[in-house]
Amino acid sequence: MSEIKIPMVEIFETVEGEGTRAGFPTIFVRLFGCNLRCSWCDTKYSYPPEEAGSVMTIGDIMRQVRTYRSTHLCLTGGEPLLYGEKSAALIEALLEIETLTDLHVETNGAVDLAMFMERIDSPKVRYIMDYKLPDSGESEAMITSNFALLREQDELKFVIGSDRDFAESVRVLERYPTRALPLFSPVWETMPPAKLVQLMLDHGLSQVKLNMQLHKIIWDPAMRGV
Ligand SMILES: Nc1nc2[nH]cc(C(=O)O)c2c(=O)[nH]1
Ligand code: SF4
Ligand SMILES: [Mg+2]
Repeated sequence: MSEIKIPMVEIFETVEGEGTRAGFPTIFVRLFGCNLRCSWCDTKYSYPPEEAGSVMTIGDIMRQVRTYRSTHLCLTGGEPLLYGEKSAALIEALLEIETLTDLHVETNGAVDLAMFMERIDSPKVRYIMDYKLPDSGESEAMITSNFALLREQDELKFVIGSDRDFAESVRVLERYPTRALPLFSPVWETMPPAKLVQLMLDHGLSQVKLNMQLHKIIWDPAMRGV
């Protein structure tokens, strides 16, 4: 199983910039490839026409992960669940690393989570699932059956670029009940955070959490590996 090969972009250690674990030192494992092409994507280097940085075996990935001391790990991309059984095998292998206490998966909402939820039964694994809104150009690709699969430890992220996106986020939350924590994130270039906060307050969204990308505040937003 550790011989399974996966196209990779990078592995690095920094602080988590997003979600409920923002601020914790975290190991990032970024896989190559994505089944979406969001208009505002900030990791265009993680899919064609760019090329994978390398092809690593699960064993190679584990060896590199073990060189870091962070206990949180973020599996991201691209789309880290693009490789189905192989992605699941990678998560299972990472769970064998005893020092890791949290393994969160940044998934794009266009991969069916059913197989992963059935196969991987560990409270350490948490899904941070996106719901792609109209401005992304990918809302048609959303698999809404995933909403009912998400658990309390999971997070549901809306990246909001406009008033239209905000209105759609509110509508989606009303239409698809979920146990996951809803996170509202501003599109860096088009949605001033102060405006998003005002919209949240105006709509009385007391159960929604603002999600700022700390890494874009700490470092140059165009910087990689941070
Ligand atoms: N610091 C930092 N936090 C992040 N959280 C999610 C990231 C991602 O690219 O998926 C990311 C990232 O690229 N950097
Ligand atoms: S799903 Fe993520 S990696 Fe893929 S295009 Fe959209 S923002 Fe980029
Ligand atoms: Mg990123």
